[in-house]
Amino acid sequence: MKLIIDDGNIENIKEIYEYFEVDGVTTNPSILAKQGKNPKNVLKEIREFIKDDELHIQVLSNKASDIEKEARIIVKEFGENTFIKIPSNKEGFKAMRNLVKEGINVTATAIYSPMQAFLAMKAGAKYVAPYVNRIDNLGYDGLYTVKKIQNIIDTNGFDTEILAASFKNSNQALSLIEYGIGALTCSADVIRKFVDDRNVDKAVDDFAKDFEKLDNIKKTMIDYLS
Ligand SMILES: O=P(O)(O)OC[C@H]1O[C@](O)(CO)[C@@H](O)[C@@H]1O
Repeated sequence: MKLIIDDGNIENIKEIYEYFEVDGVTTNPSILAKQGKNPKNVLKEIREFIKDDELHIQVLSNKASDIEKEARIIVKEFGENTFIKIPSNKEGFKAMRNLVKEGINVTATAIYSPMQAFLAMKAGAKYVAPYVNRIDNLGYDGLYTVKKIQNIIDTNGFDTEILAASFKNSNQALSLIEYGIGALTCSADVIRKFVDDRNVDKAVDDFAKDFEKLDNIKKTMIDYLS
């Protein structure tokens, strides 16, 4: 199962890469706009840092032919392991089908229902990205929706994987990790909260204090073993 960073801030991305085993970066227009810089430079910096890992970039056009043009230019600029995020609506499905035929990696995004995901799978998308928290906010069940999509993949033998998105807490993520899907994308903030260091630090501190009672000069096992 892949873990992807849903962020456009290079410092956040560097920090998460330093400490955790992650598989790439997703962005969307809102994330890029938040950086307040030319999106090309933001994405270039991310691509240079993550090397050949997955980078997901969303198109802004609405018509299929324009989406296709935009997608080709994005792939040319940011390389092969770039996934073109395309909204899962009628124009989007049309563009997906054509781009997949050209060998372009497609991530079908803005998924709120299993039927959208099914149509994206039929169009050949590599990933479908259901919005867990946004579905919850509508009064539906985001986790149930993702599980239903995974069942569609399994029972029909589609090659598409789920890239579950829009998480606000660890519990939402954990349910899907336990269920087993293709990938999760979470902001640096949500990933940081996967582990609450304060409890761990307290436990580690207590061990060190107990050990010091043995001899307050010798601090680590190296002092005893060398
Ligand atoms: O509800 P949010 O946190 O804006 O999430 C929407 C999500 O969809 C995506 O666009 C799908 O990849 C992510 O970049 C983003 O996390």
